[in-house]
Amino acid sequence: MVKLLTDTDSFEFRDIPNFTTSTAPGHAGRLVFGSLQSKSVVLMQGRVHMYEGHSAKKVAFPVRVFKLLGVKTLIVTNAAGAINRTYNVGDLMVICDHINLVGLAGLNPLVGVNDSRFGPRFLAMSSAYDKGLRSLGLKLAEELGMKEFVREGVYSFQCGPFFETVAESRLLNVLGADVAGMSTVPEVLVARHCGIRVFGVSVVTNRCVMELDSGEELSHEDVLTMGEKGSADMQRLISKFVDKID
Ligand SMILES: O=P(O)(O)O[C@@H]1C[C@H](O)[C@@H](CO)O1
Ligand SMILES: Nc1nc2[nH]cnc2c(=O)[nH]1
Repeated sequence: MVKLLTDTDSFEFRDIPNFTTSTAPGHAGRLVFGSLQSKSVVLMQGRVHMYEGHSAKKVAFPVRVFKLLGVKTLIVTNAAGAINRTYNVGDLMVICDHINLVGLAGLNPLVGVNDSRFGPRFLAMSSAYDKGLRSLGLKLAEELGMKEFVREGVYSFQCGPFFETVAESRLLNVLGADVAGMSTVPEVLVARHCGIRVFGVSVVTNRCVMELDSGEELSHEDVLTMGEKGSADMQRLISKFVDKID
């Protein structure tokens, strides 16, 4: 994605106060400012995850910096495994909602004293992913000829770093998840808390294993390979999306 930006200026996460360097392979750890479709953007090249040992607050901290920079829209992307059996590897999924098992249990960035300079103590999350932005994303996917493989669904956040057991994947299916991932949701909570609107897209890098003794085993290498393949479609969609949003 960063290659599509012009007039760039970048900063290593490690050089920015209170940012944390990513240890996950495939996550560079760089903040890049620039222009995309004549719009000013700031792009996180990589992110940190709770499974790296960071608190939800630490993971979501950059979003508060974005708020102070004047960011109005947060576009979140991630790699995820398909729980929904109609999804295929390489599909994109516009996120319409999420399940935050980690956060519901108390590990979320809004726990603790509320900083009312950013937002309220109690936060409605019933329309977390902006309806107008979702409709625009799906319309643009159709215009780009991507309708066949762009879905809309529910992202379930698990801490990781392990991929789900068969019973866990089946549980997520019963709960209504379409895909499972290890990121994104802490950042979305902090964005909604401070009034930033959110658009999210997952790239389906694998199908979660839902048959016991099937012999299938997931690996991060497969996720990286398939993520790289899906990223061309993701970039086309996001680029067009940035062009069209106000
Ligand atoms: O940062 P995301 O959620 O895109 O990365 C996913 C989750 C893990 O970091 C990794 C699993 O292989 O990919
Ligand atoms: N939790 C989870 N995260 C992923 N990220 C990419 N694939 C997966 C997956 O199958 N499960």
